[in-house]
Amino acid sequence: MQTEPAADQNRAYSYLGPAGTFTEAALKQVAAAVGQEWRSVNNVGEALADVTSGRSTAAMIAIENSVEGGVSATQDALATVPGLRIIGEYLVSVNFVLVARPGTTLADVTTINAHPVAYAQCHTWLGENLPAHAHLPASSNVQAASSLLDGSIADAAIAPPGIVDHYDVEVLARDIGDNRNAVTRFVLVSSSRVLPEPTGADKTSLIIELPSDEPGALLAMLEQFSTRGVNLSLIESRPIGDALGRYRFVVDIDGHIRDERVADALLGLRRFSPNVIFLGSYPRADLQAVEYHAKYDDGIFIEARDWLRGLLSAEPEA
Ligand SMILES: O=C(O)C(=O)Cc1ccccc1
Repeated sequence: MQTEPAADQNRAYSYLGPAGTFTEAALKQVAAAVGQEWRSVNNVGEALADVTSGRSTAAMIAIENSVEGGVSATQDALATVPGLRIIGEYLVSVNFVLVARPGTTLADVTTINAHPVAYAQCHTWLGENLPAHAHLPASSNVQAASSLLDGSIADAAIAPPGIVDHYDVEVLARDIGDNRNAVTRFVLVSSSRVLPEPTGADKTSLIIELPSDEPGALLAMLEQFSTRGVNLSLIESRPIGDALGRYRFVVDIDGHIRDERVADALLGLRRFSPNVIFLGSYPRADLQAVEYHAKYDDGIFIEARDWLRGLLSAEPEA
């Protein structure tokens, strides 16, 4: 069981703010965060620094979205900041509105302030309706809208639909995202070494480097999973950055590190990869029970280990 924190322990939660962001909507799903201090920060690096310094107990960060794939700033931060663990995942439906200062019309818009991840998801609408616009990057969706009222040179901003509850801006267009059903996946990151208990509906996140210049290394990595009946739900590559052609793989697998088949796959990975980062095992947001073939059941691995132990144990004296 996860132990309850001491009453005086810092229980602050960091999130990409200000209030009204999709990240805040993800944090609202965390029961343990209710009634605690919430720290609004400007970027993923700041959120993770709050966790590593102990200023916050956990941080909510966007990791993947259904339109654009992995959030590279998050993947790279998790690969390089040591001592972090994902302890939960949360899904938020995302759709976007274009907002402006009251009185602005669509014809007035030449510069758009938007978070890069939001901007990338509104590509089609912007191409069709404002083909000559310039993009001014913002630190968050809400920051983009709030800065319109705070001296920004932008004419409009891409923001969550609820923005009008927080700021005096006018909606110029609704539902401007490329996909109406777009979903963003957020993860709650902590520095605690306490693993969330297995639930039977768990996910494990890893970052894996391949040995360089080894033919078939990618296949060898995938074999670690396939030979143990472990399903992958995400695989993406990110450049390591020190030379061309060097990549690390961001991988999500079904199951918990306490599942024998997952633990065995990790041992296999560790033997061949120069660097395996275990980012955590945590309950899946969709609560879908993990399915796997009975031949990869815990008992089969345990029986095989016991068999080996038996072979190695000394024969009783005759
Ligand atoms: O949380 C927010 O609102 C952000 O600005 C980050 C973001 C951007 C696009 C989709 C999901 C989260």
